[in-house]
Amino acid sequence: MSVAVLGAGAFGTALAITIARGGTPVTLWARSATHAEEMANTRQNSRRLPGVELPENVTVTAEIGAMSANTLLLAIPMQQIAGFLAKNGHRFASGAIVACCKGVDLETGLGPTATISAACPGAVSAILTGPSFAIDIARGLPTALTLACRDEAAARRLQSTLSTETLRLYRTTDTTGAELGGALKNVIAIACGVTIGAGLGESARAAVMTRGFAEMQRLARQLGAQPETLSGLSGFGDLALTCTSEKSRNFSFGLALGRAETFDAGKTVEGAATARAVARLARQNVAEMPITSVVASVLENRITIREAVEALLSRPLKEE
Ligand SMILES: NC(=O)C1=CN([C@@H]2O[C@H](COP(=O)(O)OP(=O)(O)OC[C@H]3O[C@@H](n4cnc5c(N)ncnc54)[C@H](OP(=O)(O)O)[C@@H]3O)[C@@H](O)[C@H]2O)C=CC1
Ligand SMILES: O=C(CO)COP(=O)(O)O
Repeated sequence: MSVAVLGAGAFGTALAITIARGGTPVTLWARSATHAEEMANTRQNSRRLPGVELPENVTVTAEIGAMSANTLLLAIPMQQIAGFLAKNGHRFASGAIVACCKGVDLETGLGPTATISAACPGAVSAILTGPSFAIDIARGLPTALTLACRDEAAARRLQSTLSTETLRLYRTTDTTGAELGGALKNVIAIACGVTIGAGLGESARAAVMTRGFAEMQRLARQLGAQPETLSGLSGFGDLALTCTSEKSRNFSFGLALGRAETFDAGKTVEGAATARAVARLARQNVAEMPITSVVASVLENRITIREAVEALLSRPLKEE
């Protein structure tokens, strides 16, 4: 089994490192030739994941034509995937493509695996998601993630290929649940960041997390996900990590918003686009998503944070 990682960001690099440490050679592709050369020379990805050495069996390249492995990890941000595959998908007509991203495409409303299948119908599409910070994986700290693939046999194969001594993968065929959990928790993490940043307190954060989880489950159920997937690593697990740590870019982005501070626009904050994509579903009455809807409205400058809080607190009283 050969493994290649498309995208030399923090997550792609961390996955390349841990899989290579397990003994499987990995090719890591960066879109910039300068970046690839820098990594090959210094044996570090100082731009995206500084401080961790690339094992010898990681080959870095900017040649997309060199990416011929039968297991491809696609580790670029969600909103870039459709465009990337429209240009390069013909190269990956067969084999398995594992999405390593979290979100919903703003234009199509599709998640990662459906976006892959639309561009590469002959490939097996899967998703690797769940609670992990790239730096923790790269440092070899224990982490557990969900590998979701509709094809049970392929799911087993990918689980075994991609698990390492420190990265433990659980498998499921519920791709809908796994990818919705990963996408939606980022929006709730932004809301939690705003809550703390605006000084509303930890009790309020717990309320946002819990009611956020309720709306994640509501939408997922409506779209055909299994409830237990949402209670697992890719849903509840990732929600717990992302809503409580300043290492999360989504949480930190919300924190800055709540404090009326600026945030580095170069950082990947998947929840911002996802909030807008999912709020659209809420407007179409697919499911009631009050927290996601106010996050989208705040991000689109349609309401202030104060108005968002008022809108949530003045909703009709109801059963839990
Ligand atoms: N970081 C983390 O802890 C975790 C991240 N994830 C998920 O992984 C995904 C990627 O995030 P992460 O690695 O952190 O992000 P980063 O911001 O660290 O890196 C993104 C990478 O994608 C590349 N890229 C962006 N657009 C394109 C494109 N159009 N074509 C090719 N390459 C492109 C960037 O290239 P360049 O460097 O040239 O800009 C960069 O290498 C996200 O969906 C995130 O939610 C999941 C779990 C943990
Ligand atoms: O998805 C993550 C943790 O599981 C990483 O979170 P951020 O993208 O918010 O940094």
